[in-house]
Amino acid sequence: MVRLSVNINKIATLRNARGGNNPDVVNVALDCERFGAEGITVHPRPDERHIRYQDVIDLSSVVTTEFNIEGYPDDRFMQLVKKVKPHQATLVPDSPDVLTSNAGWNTKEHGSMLSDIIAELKSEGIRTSIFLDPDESMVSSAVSTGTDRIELYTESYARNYENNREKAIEPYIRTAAAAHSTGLAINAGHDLDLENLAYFTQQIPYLSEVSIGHALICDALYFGLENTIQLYLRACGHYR
Ligand SMILES: CC(=O)[C@@H](O)[C@H](O)COP(=O)(O)O
Ligand SMILES: NCC(=O)COP(=O)(O)O
Repeated sequence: MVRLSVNINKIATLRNARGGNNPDVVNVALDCERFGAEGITVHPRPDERHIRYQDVIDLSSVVTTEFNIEGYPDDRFMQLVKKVKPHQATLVPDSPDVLTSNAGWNTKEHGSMLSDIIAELKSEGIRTSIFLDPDESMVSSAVSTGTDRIELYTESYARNYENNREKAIEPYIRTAAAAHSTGLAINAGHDLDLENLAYFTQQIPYLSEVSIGHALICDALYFGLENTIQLYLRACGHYR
């Protein structure tokens, strides 16, 4: 079964909209775990548009499943991650002004920088994952960085799923097979939802974890958070 890590960025978006503490990000994370989530993911961006750095600190002392912090490894991110020591840090190549994550790492070009960052995180006992496009030519240089895992950036899969899912999944199957053959563990995320998730988890063998936020939180508006997490767990192969 594929582990489901719930990304609660958008809970913080809603909270920040009115300036108070409703919804309470910490309480929602605890409820997500109570409803079956096997991890909590947050992505503190430099402008703190949703998850704030203080949220990460507050969450670190209460999350009892796996805590995954995503972000670009600038100094502030690295200080926070080394202070909090989450189970996993997922490095993404986002520039501060992007609307959302929009690419994986060019591990050929940035291998040396990533290697140093990954060594620093692993020396703190933190499992590392790096965001990767479904491009098998990037796998060998990903291995050279020393990362524990890759996270397949699933935006193009999600965008093309409805039109031709067999074609959309192909590069992911190839990249996952290449990564698995090197011993890398495989995560996936971005734009996964209740329509496209089950096919992805069925077609990509040896997938360790998916992290899902935007669509899951939107679905919770209609189905409720507990029911929605159960639906996503089912799509991850639980209860099969
Ligand atoms: C790395 C990734 O694909 C997502 O986890 C990202 O965290 C989404 O960020 P926003 O919630 O800011 O769109
Ligand atoms: N790493 C992907 C993630 O955490 C959530 O992405 P999304 O589901 O909000 O697109």
